[in-house]
Amino acid sequence: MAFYEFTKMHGAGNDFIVLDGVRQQISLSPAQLRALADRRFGIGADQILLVEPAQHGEADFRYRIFNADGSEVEHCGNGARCFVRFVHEQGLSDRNPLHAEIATGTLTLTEQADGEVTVDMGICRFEPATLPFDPDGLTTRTTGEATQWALPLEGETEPVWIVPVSISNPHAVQVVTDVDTAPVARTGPLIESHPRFARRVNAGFMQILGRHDIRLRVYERGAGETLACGTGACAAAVAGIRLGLLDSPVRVQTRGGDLTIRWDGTRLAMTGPATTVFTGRFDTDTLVGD
Ligand SMILES: N[C@H](CCC[C@H](N)C(=O)O)C(=O)O
Repeated sequence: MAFYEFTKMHGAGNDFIVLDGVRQQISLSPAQLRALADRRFGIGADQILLVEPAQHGEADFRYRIFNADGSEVEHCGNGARCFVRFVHEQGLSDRNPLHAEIATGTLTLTEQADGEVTVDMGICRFEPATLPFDPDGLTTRTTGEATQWALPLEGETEPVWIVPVSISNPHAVQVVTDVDTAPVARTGPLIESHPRFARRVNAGFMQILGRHDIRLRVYERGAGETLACGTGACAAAVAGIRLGLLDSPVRVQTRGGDLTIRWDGTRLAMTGPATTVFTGRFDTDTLVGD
């Protein structure tokens, strides 16, 4: 038997199992991660966040992210806000701002007096190769500073016009007239696993409300539609600014709550909530593997 303590948290309804890999040695297989994230046979979560000692000097801790399908990924914006709340609540550190090491660099995380958390989200890139995305032979159009590609989908009569954005993790953002009627359930999976995206992709559906306001739904890579996606909110805001439709700051209304994104063309920052729901412990022997 191996018992592990966990904390259940969410950032605007995007929910997480958070594990302390500093005071307990944790090693979980993809099958065990899938079992933990299962909403019937396990605890249930969109992602699992693992806090570990930093591997490089300048960060305070290492921050690892696993999707509900067990895949390890590069970044999670809502999770970063919960990560810093977890570190402070667990007494792992009282530093504020805190520096978190992710696969592609170091994030600066600041808990604010009002309880919200601001995350320096790192860099965003637009070159298809950074996702990676293979645009070869696809029709393109340029709007403002942004290039959109017409992505054909299996069984769909019309292609979807996507803006590829890397927030260390890959996003394909499209503009829709109404997020409530957008075919997220039907086309989200087709985009997520589209063969043009070698490491799959998060599919964003953005409705423009005004120069500083959008509504957003995201069909996440490795998790399906979530109530909010932090990196997805960043990708949508940046895509909208480059399309000439938005100006920073952008309020992103998601089904789980609101996020604020600031982008000056280089520095990308996100502010939003982080909530602790409950704590517990699980025994890996009781996890029903697939
Ligand atoms: N599904 C994402 C990781 C989680 C991102 C999301 N939950 C966020 O808040 O940024 C991916 O595979 O890249």
